[in-house]
Amino acid sequence: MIEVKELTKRYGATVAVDGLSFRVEPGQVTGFLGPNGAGKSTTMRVLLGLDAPGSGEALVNGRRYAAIRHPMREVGALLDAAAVHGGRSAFDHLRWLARSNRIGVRRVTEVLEQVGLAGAARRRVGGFSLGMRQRLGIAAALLGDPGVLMFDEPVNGLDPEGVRWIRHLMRSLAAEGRTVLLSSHLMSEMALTADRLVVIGRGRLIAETSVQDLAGRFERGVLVRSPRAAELTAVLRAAGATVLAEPDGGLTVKGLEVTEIGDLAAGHGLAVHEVTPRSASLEEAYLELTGDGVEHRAAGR
Ligand SMILES: Nc1ncnc2c1ncn2[C@@H]1O[C@H](COP(=O)(O)OP(=O)(O)OP(=O)(O)O)[C@@H](O)[C@H]1O
Repeated sequence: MIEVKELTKRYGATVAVDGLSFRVEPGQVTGFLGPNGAGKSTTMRVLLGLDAPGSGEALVNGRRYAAIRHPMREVGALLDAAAVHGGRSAFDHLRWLARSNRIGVRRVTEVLEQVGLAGAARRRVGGFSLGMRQRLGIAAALLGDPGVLMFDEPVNGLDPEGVRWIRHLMRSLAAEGRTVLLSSHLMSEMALTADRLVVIGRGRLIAETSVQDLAGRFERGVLVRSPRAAELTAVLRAAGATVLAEPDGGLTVKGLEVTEIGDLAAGHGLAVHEVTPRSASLEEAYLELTGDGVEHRAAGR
C-alpha cells in the first residue's frame, strides 16, 4: 500500500507538489494521471526516498522509504529507463543489483525471462533500444519480488506490441495482489489498464476515483427519439428524470438508465425509435478535469 499525506515539495519558487494526499491499495492497477509538470515524477521520487519531502509524508507499507530494511523486496520502481550504465550486460546489471540487495542470482534469470530479455541477457545495455531498456528497468523493479510497484511512464517509446505487453504485465501484477502505481499523462493508456485513477494537476489532487465512476460522472445522458416525445417527456419526468428537448426533436434524458427508459416507454405504450447512451469518453472527462478553466479541487473518492 502507498499513502501520500499532505505532501508538499518545492524546488526554489516552483511548487511541484502542493498538499497532495491519496492512497494506493493492493490488488489494483492505479493510474497516476496528470498533464506534464503536474508533479507525478516528484511524488514518486519522494516515495522512493530520492527526494526529501518539504512537508507531509510519503509512505510505502506504512513506512518512509529510508526506514525500509530491504527496499527492493518491498518496493520496485521504474523511473528513468535511460539511466542504466551502458557498458554492462543486462545480466551483469541485474546481478549487481541483486547482490547489493542480497537477492539470489536465480531471480536474475527469472526476471529476464519474465520481461522477454532472456535472449539478450549477455548483450551490452548500451546497444539496447528504448523498449529493451524499459523492459530491463521493469526487470530491475521486479527483482526483489516486491509487493509494491511504481512505474513512471513505462510505455514511453514502446511499440504497440510493447504497450500491450506492459498492460498485461500491470494487470497480472495487480491480480497477484500487488500494489501497482502507473503514471502517465495520457488517459487513453489508462482506460484499458487501470482500475482506479489518481488525477493531479499543478501538484494538487483533482480526483481519486475508479475509472468507471469517472466515466459515469461525465455521463452526457441518453438520447431518446420518439414520435410521441411530449407524452414520453411527461412519463420520464414523473419517474424523476431530467429531460431536455433537443432542436432536432430528440430528447436528452439524465437520471435514468437506458433499460429504465425503455421499460417506462413500453409500459405506457409509447413507441421509441432510438435510445442511445452518450457517455463522454474518458479522454474528454480527463481533459475537462485537468483543463485550465477547472478549479483544482479534490472530488469524490
Ligand atoms: N529537480 C527539479 N528542480 C527544479 N524543478 C523541478 C525539479 N523536478 C521537478 N521540477 C518541477 O516541478 C514540477 C513538477 O514536475 P514533475 O516532473 O514532478 O511533473 P510530472 O507530472 O512528472 O510531469 P511529466 O509528465 O512531464 O514527467 C514541474 O514544474 C517541474 O519543472
